[in-house]
Amino acid sequence: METEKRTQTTAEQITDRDLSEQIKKVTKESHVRAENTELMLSFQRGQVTLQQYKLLLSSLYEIYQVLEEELDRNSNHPGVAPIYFPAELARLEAIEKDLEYFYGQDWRERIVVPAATKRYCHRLRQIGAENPEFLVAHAYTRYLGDLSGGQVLGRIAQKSMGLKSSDGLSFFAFPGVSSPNLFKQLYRSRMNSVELTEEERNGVLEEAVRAFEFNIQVFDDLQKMLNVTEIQNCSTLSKPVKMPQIPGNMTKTTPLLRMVLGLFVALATVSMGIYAF
Ligand code: HEM
Repeated sequence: METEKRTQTTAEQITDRDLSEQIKKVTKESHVRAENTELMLSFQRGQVTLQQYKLLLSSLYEIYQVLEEELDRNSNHPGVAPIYFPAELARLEAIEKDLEYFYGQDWRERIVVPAATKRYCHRLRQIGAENPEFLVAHAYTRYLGDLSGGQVLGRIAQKSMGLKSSDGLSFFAFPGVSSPNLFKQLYRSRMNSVELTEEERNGVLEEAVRAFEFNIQVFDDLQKMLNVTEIQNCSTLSKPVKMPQIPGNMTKTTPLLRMVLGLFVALATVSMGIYAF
């Protein structure tokens, strides 16, 4: 007979055979690593810059575009239908609004994303086509994260960037969710209602760890992009100059950025030459 530890919560019975508990357990360590990425630490310290936030939003745009497209396409799949909540959770339109606010009407031509974002999107498309039952792992990682720490991060971001209103912060707002905690309980119970074979369950758990890993890689790549840009803003050359490294894995969506980056490298090289002289 199965021995299941039961834990009473306010609105639901949770067992350690429940997907929601298992997924939380297996991603616990990854969550700590995600929280401790440089980008997330900037948020938590109230030091997030407009540039960091704009780059993050640009990557989130690409990620949610694919995630939500695959959820929509597979909305009748038995592994997706119970956790399909587009009216409550969909983020794409909110992100588009924020990007237009920060970059202007031609934001689609101006946003740049690192290669890690492309890899993340590629994986989402792949499982959307081959294993739609794994989509729950990605939906959980992003949406429940946004409904949890994301709420605090929104307020911190507003303060750090000195934004007077909520313009540019639609990403953090869930108008269709009146109580994030209650909604998370509902979402967990829906996750637990998904019928999975043992093999599929293990696949979902592995995919959840992978989903966190993709996010960590995106944050790290974004930070590398920012570090390259910061060199341009160095007004003093009193310290030894580190040559700017353009990450080889960076993917640009605009030729303009490629040109600007080329210019940074050239400028820094010339500056070093003058300094050495
Ligand atoms: C500044 C960084 C972050 C902070 C401060 C933070 C904080 C939190 C907090 C306080 C919770 C609620 C824990 C609970 O209810 O037991 C939570 C849950 C969660 N977070 Fe984060 N988080 C951060 C980053 C992330 C990132 C980057 C992801 C994923 C990409 C993520 C995914 C999740 C998920 C999926 C949950 C739901 C856990 C569950 O109830 O099963 N978080 N986070």
